[in-house]
Amino acid sequence: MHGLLIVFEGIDGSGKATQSAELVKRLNDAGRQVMHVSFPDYDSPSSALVKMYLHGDFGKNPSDVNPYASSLFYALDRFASYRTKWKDFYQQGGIVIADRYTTSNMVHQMTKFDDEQERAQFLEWLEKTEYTELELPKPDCVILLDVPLTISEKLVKERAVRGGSMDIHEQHIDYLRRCHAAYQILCQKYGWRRVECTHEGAIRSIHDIANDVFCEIQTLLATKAQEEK
Ligand SMILES: Nc1ncnc2c1ncn2[C@@H]1O[C@H](COP(=O)(O)OP(=O)(O)O)[C@@H](O)[C@H]1O
Ligand SMILES: Cc1cn([C@H]2C[C@H](O)[C@@H](COP(=O)(O)OP(=O)(O)O)O2)c(=O)[nH]c1=O
Repeated sequence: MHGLLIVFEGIDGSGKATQSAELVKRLNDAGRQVMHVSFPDYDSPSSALVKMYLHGDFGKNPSDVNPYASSLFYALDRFASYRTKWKDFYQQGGIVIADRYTTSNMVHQMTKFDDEQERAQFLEWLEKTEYTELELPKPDCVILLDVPLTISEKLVKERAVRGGSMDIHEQHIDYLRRCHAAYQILCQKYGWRRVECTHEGAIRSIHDIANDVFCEIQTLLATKAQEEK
C-alpha cells in the first residue's frame, strides 16, 4: 500500500513553509519518518521554465501566459521531483509533506479564466494531465491555511524586506485577490481541510496553528491505520 501525501496550500505568505516544517518536526518527534518536498522545486533544473515565468520573461503580468502553458511548467517540475526524489519512498508507505502541489496550479492558473465553463474545463484537463498522464499521486489530505489577504500581503512584504524578492504573482494584488477567492471555492469543491490562521483579525501564533494542523493529521493517520488492519 502506498504512503500518504499531505499538501499545504494557501495564498502567498500564508505560512505554508513555516507550518510544513513544523509538521515535519512534530511527526519526526513522534517517531515517524517523513519526507518534505516543496513546489516549485527551485533547487532543481526542472524549475527553469517556472523561474522564467515568475521572473516575467514571458510577460510582466500573470495573464500574459496562457494557463495551459504555465501549468505545464509547474507540472513537469513536479514530475521531475516525484521521479527523482520521492516516488520510491512514497510507494513504500512513506509520509510525504508537500508545500504546494497540483492544487496550486488549480487555484493560481484557474483564476486566469473568468468564465465558469472555461474554469471547469481547465480543472478537468489539469487533473487528467497531472494525475493520469504524468502519473503523479493524488493528495490524501490538503490543508488550506486560511489567511485574509491583508495579512498575507503584509507577511510577503516583510519577507521581501528581509531579503527575498516579489515574483510576478506577488506583484499583482488583483491577481492575489482572485487567488484568495479561488481558494475558498476549491476548498469547498474538493473537501480541503481549512485551518483558520487568524483570530479576531490578528494572525494566530505559529504554535497554535501547528496544533490545529497536527490534530487533522493525527485523525488522518488513525483512519489510515484502521484501514490497514
Ligand atoms: N503564524 C505566524 N505569525 C507570524 N509570522 C508568521 C506566521 N507564519 C508565518 N509567518 C512569517 O510570515 C512569512 C511568510 O510565511 P511562509 O511560511 O514563508 O509562507 P508561504 O510559504 O505560505 O509563502 C515568513 O516570514 C514567516 O516567518
Ligand atoms: C507549485 C505551484 C505554484 N504556483 C504559483 C503560486 C505562487 O504564486 C508562485 C510561486 O510559488 P511559491 O514560491 O511557493 O510562492 P510563496 O512562497 O510566495 O507562497 O507559483 C502555481 O501557479 N502552480 C503551481 O503548481
